[in-house]
Amino acid sequence: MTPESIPLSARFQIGIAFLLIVAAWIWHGKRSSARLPPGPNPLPIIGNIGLPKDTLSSFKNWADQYGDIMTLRIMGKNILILNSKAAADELLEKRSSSTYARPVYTMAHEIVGTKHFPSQTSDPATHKTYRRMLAMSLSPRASEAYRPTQMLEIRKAVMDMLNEADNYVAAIQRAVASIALQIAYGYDINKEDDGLIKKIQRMMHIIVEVQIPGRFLVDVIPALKYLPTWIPGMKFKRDGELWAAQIREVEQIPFDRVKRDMAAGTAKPSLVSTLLEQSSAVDEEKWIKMVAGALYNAGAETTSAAIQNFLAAIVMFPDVQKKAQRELDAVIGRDRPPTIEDRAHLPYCSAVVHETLRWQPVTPGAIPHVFVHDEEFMGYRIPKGTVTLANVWAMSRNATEYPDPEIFKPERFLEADKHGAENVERFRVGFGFGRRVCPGIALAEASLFAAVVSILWTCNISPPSSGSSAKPQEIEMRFGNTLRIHRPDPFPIHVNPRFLGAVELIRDTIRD
Ligand code: HEM
Repeated sequence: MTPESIPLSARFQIGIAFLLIVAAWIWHGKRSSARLPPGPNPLPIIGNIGLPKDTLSSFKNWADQYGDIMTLRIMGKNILILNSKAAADELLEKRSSSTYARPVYTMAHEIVGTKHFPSQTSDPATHKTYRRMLAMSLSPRASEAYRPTQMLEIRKAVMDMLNEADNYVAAIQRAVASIALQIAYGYDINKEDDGLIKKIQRMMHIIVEVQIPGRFLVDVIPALKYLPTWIPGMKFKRDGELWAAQIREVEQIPFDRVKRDMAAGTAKPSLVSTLLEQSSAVDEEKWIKMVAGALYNAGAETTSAAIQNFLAAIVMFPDVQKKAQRELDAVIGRDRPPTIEDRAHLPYCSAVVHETLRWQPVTPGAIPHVFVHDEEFMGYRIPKGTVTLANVWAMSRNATEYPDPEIFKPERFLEADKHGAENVERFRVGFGFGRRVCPGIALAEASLFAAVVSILWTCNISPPSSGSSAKPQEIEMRFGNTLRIHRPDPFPIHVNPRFLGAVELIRDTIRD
């Protein structure tokens, strides 16, 4: 049939119907976005297709251009970006009951099954149960019990760095994974075969991959999840189901072992054993298993990235190393290595921790939330279902709050009079907001502090010398420019004992 063969009246009706559909589409588009704040110009229909390659620089420039809030429109979805701490405090903290939920990712949540993770669930009752367990086991008070484990593993990493500077990233990752596993399950990875560690590392890689926006078509067309796995193009579903099984296995193996050891009376104290002892309901077991998994899912990559960012700062700003070492010599001396208990007496080293988290925030876009109710804010109407992201990167580079933001300057967290007590405490926004604020802050900051003081008390860190000359190499430090876990590309370092006897003293504490 050619267009000419269609009767004129029918052609007229089709034309009217087409015009009505276009008008409805334009009206709907206007209605759904007219009340949201402006943002970078989207393309017609598809909006801002994806994030630009230089995401972080764009997020900073957009914040300068659009102010407190702006909208990105990606593949037909509005994303409200909160550029200022004030906007994030108001919407994510004060109105947390409207913004506590997480957006749904079909691949990650439904096919791979991560929607049950404490960091991903949007079910209010489940989330409340998780938060109760997390608060019980990770509060600042509860976290004090983990300090000996943190010190021991970080000191082992320092020894590894001294022995093999080229492998410092692996040493840090191993220490942080070991801390998470010992706290969660009493699992000592030095004594066990490392099969489980390899599986966990694979699982963490999968979890990161499946959450990359736009990586899987099924996140754009969710109905694809209903197609059978045998038809062409459905590899993502077959992979997803396999990954889901691998994740379940990694959660189950160490959990079952704790239960077995508890039954035999040989279990080492751990988060799982404590929660199992305290829980009265059998169906709580499945939540406890997930909470234990969160320690390495949410805690390991983030903490090791923060330690790598600290090392980058030390190499780029050598004066900071000298100042911290002067404080360590004055307060601790050289007869014993520092511990986490010394934190209150080491204000400069504590400020290095906070400045590390500000200078290169580990999660520059935090983790997205979604509105579960309509909200009015700054004259705009934000509809239920809108995804929102805190622009932590721009907040960390707010020159009014943090003058010369690209400079690593721990002193800014010591200047109480200038910025007020809240700022002195920490770069708080780096850990998120409201009901979803990171429950691992105490643990993360203690691990980072342990790394700062142990590395700087024992070693001098410098760029390696170039060739045969004693001159240090020029290192071009490169950081990721995406919203994913933010850390430097591996860079070479030289690790030297700082004084005679330092290594022996550290080694003795490990042996004890
Ligand atoms: C430097 C290290 C860390 C950073 C920068 C960090 C940052 C964050 C951020 C930005 C969020 C999202 C908050 C929000 O949605 O508003 C979060 C959530 C979370 N973090 Fe951390 N985190 C770190 C370490 C840890 C550690 C060590 C643990 C566990 C021991 C942990 C466990 C969690 C969990 C379970 C959530 C999900 C909370 C929820 O959705 O209710 N994190 N973290």
